[in-house]
Amino acid sequence: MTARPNAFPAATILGYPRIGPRRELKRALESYWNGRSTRDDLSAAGRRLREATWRRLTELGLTAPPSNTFSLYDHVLDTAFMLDAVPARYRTADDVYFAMARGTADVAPLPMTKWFDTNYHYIVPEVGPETVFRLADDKPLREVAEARELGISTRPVLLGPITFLLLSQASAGSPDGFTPLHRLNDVLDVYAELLTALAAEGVDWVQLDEPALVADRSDEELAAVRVAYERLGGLSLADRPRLFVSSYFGELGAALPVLAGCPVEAIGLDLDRGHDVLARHDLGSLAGKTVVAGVVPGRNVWRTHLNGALEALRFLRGKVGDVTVSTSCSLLHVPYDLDAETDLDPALRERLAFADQKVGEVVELARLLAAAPDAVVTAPPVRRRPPAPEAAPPAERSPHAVRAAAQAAHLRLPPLPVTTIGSFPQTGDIRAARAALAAGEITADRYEELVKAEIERAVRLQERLGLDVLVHGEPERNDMVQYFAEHLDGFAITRHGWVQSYGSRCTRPPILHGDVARPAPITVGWARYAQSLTDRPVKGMLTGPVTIVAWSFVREDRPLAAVFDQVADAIRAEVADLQTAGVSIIQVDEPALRELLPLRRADQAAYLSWAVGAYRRATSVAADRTQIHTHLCYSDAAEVLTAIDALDADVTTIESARSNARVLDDPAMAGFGRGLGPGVYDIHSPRVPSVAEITELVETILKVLPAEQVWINPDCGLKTRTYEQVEAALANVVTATAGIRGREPQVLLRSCDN
Ligand SMILES: CN1c2c(nc(N)[nH]c2=O)NC[C@@H]1CNc1ccc(C(=O)N[C@@H](CCC(=O)N[C@@H](CCC(=O)N[C@@H](CCC(=O)O)C(=O)O)C(=O)O)C(=O)O)cc1
Ligand SMILES: N[C@@H](CCS)C(=O)O
Ligand SMILES: [Zn+2]
Repeated sequence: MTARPNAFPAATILGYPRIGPRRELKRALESYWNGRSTRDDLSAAGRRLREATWRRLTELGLTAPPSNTFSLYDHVLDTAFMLDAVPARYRTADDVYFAMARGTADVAPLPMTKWFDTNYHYIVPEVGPETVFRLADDKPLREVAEARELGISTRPVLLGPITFLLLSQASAGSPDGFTPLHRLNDVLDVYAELLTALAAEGVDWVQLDEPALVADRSDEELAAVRVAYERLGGLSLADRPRLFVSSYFGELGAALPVLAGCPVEAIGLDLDRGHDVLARHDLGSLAGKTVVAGVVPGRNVWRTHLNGALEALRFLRGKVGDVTVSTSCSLLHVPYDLDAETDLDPALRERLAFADQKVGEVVELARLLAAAPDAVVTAPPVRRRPPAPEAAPPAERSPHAVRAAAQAAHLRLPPLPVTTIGSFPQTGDIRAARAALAAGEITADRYEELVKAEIERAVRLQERLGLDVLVHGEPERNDMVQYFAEHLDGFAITRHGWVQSYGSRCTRPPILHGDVARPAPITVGWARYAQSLTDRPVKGMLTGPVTIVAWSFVREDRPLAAVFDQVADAIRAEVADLQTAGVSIIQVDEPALRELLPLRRADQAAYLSWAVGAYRRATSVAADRTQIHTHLCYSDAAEVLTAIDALDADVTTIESARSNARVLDDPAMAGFGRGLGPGVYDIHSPRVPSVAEITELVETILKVLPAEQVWINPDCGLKTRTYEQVEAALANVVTATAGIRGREPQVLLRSCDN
């Protein structure tokens, strides 16, 4: 590729996976956390991964690959750490960075939540009036120097100051009305210092990621954008690199003219999800800027329609300054390399592109654009999914009160029933057994024996601890989505297609490429076995249609609503079969309901209506006395409370402990009319919560919700914890609940009458 002096490279990507093609970072992290290796070993593993990434990207044809896209845990946490936004309670920890991410024996971690509408989770920084910002870590500079030693010039990627502050939460004790954005000027001081240091290192361009700008933003927030980029762009070019402000996950909308009016040299547009920008906006304001055109989708695994992308690039070229070909967002959300997938059906493979193939597409498009005649393309190309068909209205269940009475008579549960979310620890043994089955080293019968032994272990433990509604523990599942995808028609599974979900945790999103159908029952045998071991009710456990779709790579040649309906029908058949098998409580998890919520308010109602429709389609086959549970694990449930209500589940369990039951602050929570289990145990941390802590959380919950509605449960499944941690934590949950039941006998009476 020809270099353009001081110009942005003709082809680029906004970021790249960092977990390692064989999950090398996962292994290095877990080894360090388990005390089997040192911090230096971990740093060395990081260095090897960065070197491999820069070399690979150079080999694939990028002239100045991005740097600082690597992170030991999360890039938002890196930014907080770099700015020294470290709450005082973590400062004395042995490893401050990981204490913020994972907590210590004494201190809970910072909350973690979804990165926009993806399945990646970031650590939520805490910013208050008391935070003293300073450039406490020079990671972006170190990475530039590290790459330069390899003979590679890079473009450091920073999380932009606006997105950093909008994603932060106000520290406890901040005065009313305070928001982290009020600290913008202080944060800008540090960004300015950093930019100057990067310029002194000889860095030409810096990328500032501002994905928060593709959501609806208030006038005050847009004014903050102007302040930020007038300030940073206002530094002289001797004191700063050229600035590339990237946006992704949608269209910039009202933020586009604001950014265009700021003295930044390049602006990134998501032309996959925000392709309408070409038709809707007067691009004249970008005339003097470089536009980094995100035409290669970074959120799916399908090959790019090169002709359509080239049309969009040529249209843009006629309107703006320089045009650079790019991915629509970081490639963090797709697997590394299709070439590692030797088992995929060749007809499907042909349609796919993973990260490395997408880099190839970007490079190829830049070549085609350079070679394309300068003829003006006047009409912006249109690329859309086919329109959704009218979904048939879901069949209705009886009103909740009728169902609740039937269920109470049938289940006879105590007040404040204690349950878990489904999974018990995925032990090394059970994972090894699954690997051995796949390798043909053990028979299917032997595997079944091992899974049954794990189910029995989980059931016996729950009985011994005194839980009220048991689960089988999900030991037969590699992942709550992948497992179902493996048993449904229409999906393909990869062997190495790992994508980071948070920290060291990864998933292999299935590829939904054909018509979805359920050839045979999936969970009924395990559910029957688990129930045969105990007299207490054991919940049947399914993943809902929205979550299966959200956590898969989904075909784009069919309307999304039609895909949802096919998946919903498959799950509906499973609900019906579980019920016939005598399972009286069936949980249909929808942790991704909130995640898929469109970032723009204008698009949310339509989404919620067909997402809710799909859920109800899957569950409305349940009889009155079958109790339907759902589970959603994010702390901002209040935002979609109406939709959660519309799911019409009898009981909903949600994440709450990790954010100290803040979810209950929303007044709407008090009006939630069905069973609700706000989590009282943060399962993302190895910490075991004490009886006192759990009691306090339950008391907080009981201040907001009537006791007869309340369920006691962890935030989410226990698969990432050890049996030792789980046993101790659940024992404390049961003790705390017993203490509260004992103190409040009226609660007992009310619920028994119910
Ligand atoms: C609940 N969450 C989930 C999300 N997304 C999902 N798709 N699934 C979820 O459960 N999003 C929101 C939340 C939080 N996110 C996660 C994501 C991932 C995990 C997790 O625990 N992941 C595991 C991998 C799970 C898995 O697929 N396991 C397989 C393969 C295991 C493996 O590594 N095998 C070894 C060989 C076997 C051995 O000897 O150990 C190998 O291949 O080398 C399985 O169990 O068979 C992770 O470890 O990252 C949790 C929450
Ligand atoms: N039933 C699943 C839900 C996770 S969101 C589990 O317990 O792991
Ligand atoms: Zn969950």
